[in-house]
Amino acid sequence: MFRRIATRQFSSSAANAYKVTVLGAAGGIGQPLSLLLKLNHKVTDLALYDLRLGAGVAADVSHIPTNSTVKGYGPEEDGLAKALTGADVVVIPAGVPRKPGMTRDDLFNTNASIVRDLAKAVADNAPNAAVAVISNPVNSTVPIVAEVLKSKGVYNPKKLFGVTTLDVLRSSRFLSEVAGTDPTQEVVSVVGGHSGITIVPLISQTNHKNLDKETYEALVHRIQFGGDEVVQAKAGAGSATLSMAQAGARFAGAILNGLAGEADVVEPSFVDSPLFKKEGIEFFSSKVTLGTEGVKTVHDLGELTNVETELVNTAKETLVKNIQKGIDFVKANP
Ligand SMILES: NC(=O)c1ccc[n+]([C@@H]2O[C@H](COP(=O)([O-])OP(=O)(O)OC[C@H]3O[C@@H](n4cnc5c(N)ncnc54)[C@H](O)[C@@H]3O)[C@@H](O)[C@H]2O)c1
Ligand SMILES: O=C(O)C[C@H](O)C(=O)O
Repeated sequence: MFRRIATRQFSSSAANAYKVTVLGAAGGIGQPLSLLLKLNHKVTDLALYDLRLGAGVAADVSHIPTNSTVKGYGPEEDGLAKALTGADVVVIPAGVPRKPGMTRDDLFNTNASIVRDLAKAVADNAPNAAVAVISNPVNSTVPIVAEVLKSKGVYNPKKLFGVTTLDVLRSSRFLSEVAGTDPTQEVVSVVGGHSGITIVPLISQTNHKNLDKETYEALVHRIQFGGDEVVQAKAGAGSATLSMAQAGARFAGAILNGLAGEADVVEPSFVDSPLFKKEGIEFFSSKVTLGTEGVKTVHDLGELTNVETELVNTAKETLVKNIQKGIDFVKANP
């Protein structure tokens, strides 16, 4: 005789029970990210949406014995709306990755419309969710999501995030390699944006402010262009997926820790920021304290060296154009 196995049902409205939706869940990032989210005990409902294979990835991940239910969705039968309804956090890794020789901005033409359309669905079905955008170019896709949410009257600047955590991971790792230290103990604040020269690691705020000039410059360059290393090594088969999944899971986990009211949840992220608004820069990455309503505090950059100030100024010149490009896209292609 078979005994009926009791299953607990969770609802995302219960305390410490959260629905997380991944849009682009069957991709290179989406699959390992979904796996890592299945291992997060705060996630009680995991919704995996993709144009293809959403149900397959969900069936696979669902066999892992953690306390979340997993459901997969495709575009048929209103799958996107169903995946989003009730979501507390939406993570978006949908879109095409780079090939060697491309910049992230070269992805704009394809990914801008993908992200715009997914943002419309978020506005219609999960207007209160925290949205974490991974799809590149992040410096432009985040403003695209903001414009769409504004046009639908549901924009909450405290709940929109560009995921820059991979730059933070790389900084810890690469710094530990030159300093001969434990990477798990290296915490680096990375500010600006997420592409090449817009990525600014603040090494002077670590214990390694006295690196010689050559080592320092090589380290900063490696952090700024770390994505290229992976793109070149994958030789046309895509960009960072596994390290990005870890970064995405860490950032989504931080959002959940904040929503759950935990203290001192701080991660850098590309957010609607007061720091350089007067200079026309609407979004900027810096350390952010996460709370029950999303962004609680946007931290200022702290003390910078002259070189770091120069790096930030250079980043701002590119960022302002990247951000405007996203805004203009939605205005021209609503
Ligand atoms: N923010 C970062 O640090 C960071 C790091 C790495 C990659 N990325 C970016 O993440 C994106 C995804 O990279 P990947 O390697 O996973 O690519 P991938 O091609 O392996 O996967 C993308 C997935 O998105 C899906 N997709 C496409 N359009 C969709 C739509 N309209 N709705 C739902 N799903 C859709 C595809 O079916 C595919 O499964 C790229 O734009 C890449 O540049 C960002
Ligand atoms: O480099 C890329 O295109 C992907 C991602 O933004 C990264 O930093 O690895």
